[in-house]
Amino acid sequence: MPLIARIALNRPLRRLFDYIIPEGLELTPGQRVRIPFGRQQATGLVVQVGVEPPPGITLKVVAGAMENWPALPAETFKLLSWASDYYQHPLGECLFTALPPALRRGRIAEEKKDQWWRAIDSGSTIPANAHKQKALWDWLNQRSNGTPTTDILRAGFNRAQLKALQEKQLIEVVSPARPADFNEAPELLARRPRLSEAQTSAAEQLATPDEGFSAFLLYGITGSGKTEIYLHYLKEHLGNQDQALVLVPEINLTPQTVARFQHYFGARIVVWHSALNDSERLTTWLKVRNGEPVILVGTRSAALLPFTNLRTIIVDEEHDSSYKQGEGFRYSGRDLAVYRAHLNKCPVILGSATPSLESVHNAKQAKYHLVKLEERAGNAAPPVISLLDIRSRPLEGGLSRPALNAIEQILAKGEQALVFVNRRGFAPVMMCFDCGHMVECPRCDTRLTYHRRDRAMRCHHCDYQTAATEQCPKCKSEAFKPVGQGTERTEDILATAFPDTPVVRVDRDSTQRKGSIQGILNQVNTGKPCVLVGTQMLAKGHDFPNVTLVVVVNADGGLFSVDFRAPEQLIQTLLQVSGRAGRGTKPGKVLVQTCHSDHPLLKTLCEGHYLDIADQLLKEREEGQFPPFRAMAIFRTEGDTMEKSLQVLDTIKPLANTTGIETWGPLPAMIARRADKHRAQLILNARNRKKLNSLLTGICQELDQRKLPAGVKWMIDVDPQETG
Ligand SMILES: Nc1ncnc2c1ncn2[C@@H]1O[C@H](COP(=O)(O)OP(=O)(O)OP(=O)(O)O)[C@@H](O)[C@H]1O
Ligand SMILES: [Zn+2]
Repeated sequence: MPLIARIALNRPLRRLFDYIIPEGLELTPGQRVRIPFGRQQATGLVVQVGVEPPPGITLKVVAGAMENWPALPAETFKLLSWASDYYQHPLGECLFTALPPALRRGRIAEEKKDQWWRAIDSGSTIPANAHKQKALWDWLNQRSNGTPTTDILRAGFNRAQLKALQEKQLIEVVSPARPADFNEAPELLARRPRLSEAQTSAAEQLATPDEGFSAFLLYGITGSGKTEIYLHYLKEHLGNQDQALVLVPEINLTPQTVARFQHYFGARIVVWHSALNDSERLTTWLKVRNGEPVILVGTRSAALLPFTNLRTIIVDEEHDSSYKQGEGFRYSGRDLAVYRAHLNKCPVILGSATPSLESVHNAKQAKYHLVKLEERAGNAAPPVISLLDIRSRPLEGGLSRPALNAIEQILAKGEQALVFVNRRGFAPVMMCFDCGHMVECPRCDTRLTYHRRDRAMRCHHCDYQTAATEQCPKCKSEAFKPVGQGTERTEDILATAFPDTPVVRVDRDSTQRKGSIQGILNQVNTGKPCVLVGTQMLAKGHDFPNVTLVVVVNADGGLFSVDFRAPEQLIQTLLQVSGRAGRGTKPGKVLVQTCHSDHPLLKTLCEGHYLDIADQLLKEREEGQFPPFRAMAIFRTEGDTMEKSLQVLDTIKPLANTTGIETWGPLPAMIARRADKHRAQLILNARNRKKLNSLLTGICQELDQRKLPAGVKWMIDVDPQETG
């Protein structure tokens, strides 16, 4: 009897494929193989070896193993299999998510060595009309240690120019420069602060890697020095051969965080995020897989990497919604990190000033150990938050007179201000004051945002864009005006109000170019007076010591939303953005503009005790029977008509109802039409997670066998972040 292997492919199929293992070939789960598939060859991952072959089917034979070691070692394999079941996503796609793109495509698992180049000779024999070659030679000539090809290509030069210079013997290949070893740099060691008493006491409550699995919720108010605790912890407890994983919500926005880790650990720090190219990904992936003692700082998908000697996991800003993947395999990087620590028998530290209600709940249930850090590091005091009622106050670009006065005062003292607006662009809508027409997206049920800098109107949901007009497109009236606030408009008002002070805008539009965020941060870090205006981006993890005033232009967006997570997210954003004030030696002040200054949620915000607010919100969740007191999943459909989208969900509903699991819907989604797709949803809300999971498995099997109306897609979102 031949031995059979069960193999997963990188396809959205809820099934695996059986193949005969040829004589002499040894396979283990997690190993990459080449197999004949249809008329082609495909790359597969072994799931199981020695299965019973299904009767009556002639099986094909595995063509060969790609490596003689499993690309996904046992622990990673187990993690992903668990995730496939938990999130109800096809196993093949889950497993392949943990491979770098090059290996998914079937390339060999070997680092392609980047060639390094250096300029030689005088450059005088470059033909006068070969400007690009001359520019490349000059550029290389300034970098005496040599430069890797990837950097050269990224700087806008091409291989033909390199080749031309090489042929003229104007450049040569050199051996790569070794990354500087910061570990030993004495001046950097001297700059490391000693932990305060409060920090030390928090750090001492954390278990060491030798003590096995345990989960910690490090609740530390903004600016309390959580990052410093992570650094000390790793320095203290991580062995020379050990690997560690540090998850962060976004790397590109907070380059200082990575820089701080590099100051402590030098070349041991490697990064993982979406802006890496394929060969950088492969190189880092191989380091992790080969068990090199890296400290990997990465975004969500880093939780899936094939570590072989992982001894500590840290999840910074654990409440951040970007840990949840929004499409395809909808996993939570934070939750997988916790499960991974459990599989791996190592500690996991979840840090935040505004922990998710899920984590607070887990701490109350004693699943997580709660460690509190309730004072700011250094000499900084927590900011003082106050509400500014703007009912019947005239506003300029969304800003009230008292807010503008407050900005003026701190600028006069040589300090910096931060103004938070929750929408990019100039204004969220253009409206005709004669006929009432508002410009909508032709593809979505949304309005177009006016972007004045680019003279465009854009849809923030599907990227549709059209030129802005001076007149109403419907009645041609001139009374066609922007309504509401966006960052561009507030920036203009601030620039007019404070003509001698730089106003710096930070949003997705202003930071699109590579390195632009660094330029902005550099300007702020000079400490000279300036006004920062921006979106959520500014709320995240930045440390600007000279910002002493934060103004929130409008806090009311999340107060009356139908999404059960909206109040939690509103409070988190407001406290995080407030936390940017007064981090240095001078005290910080926060002004929150609102039309609902008597709203209980905003009132408690001013007291600033997040855990008390979380308690209150958890009570509401319990009363409303929402997560974390229930297990929730959403079936979503997208179709060419709403009728079809609802119809598919209608057939699911009775399946759920027979099990006693509560269903809400089916209903059209909040934005019912997006990019010309009609979207509907059915929410399942269960007391028992196991029961929910087996119901979902049953429904998926059923749907896979059924013929669905053409043009409808369905997907499952377990533990959804958005329920609109
Ligand atoms: N023990 C210490 N002594 C002096 N300064 C410190 C100490 N610990 C941290 N700091 C400084 O305090 C500031 C805030 O620290 P850190 O960024 O670690 O806080 P955090 O809790 O991670 O902040 P947040 O959650 O608000 O982003 C930083 O400038 C940091 O260098
Ligand atoms: Zn649109």
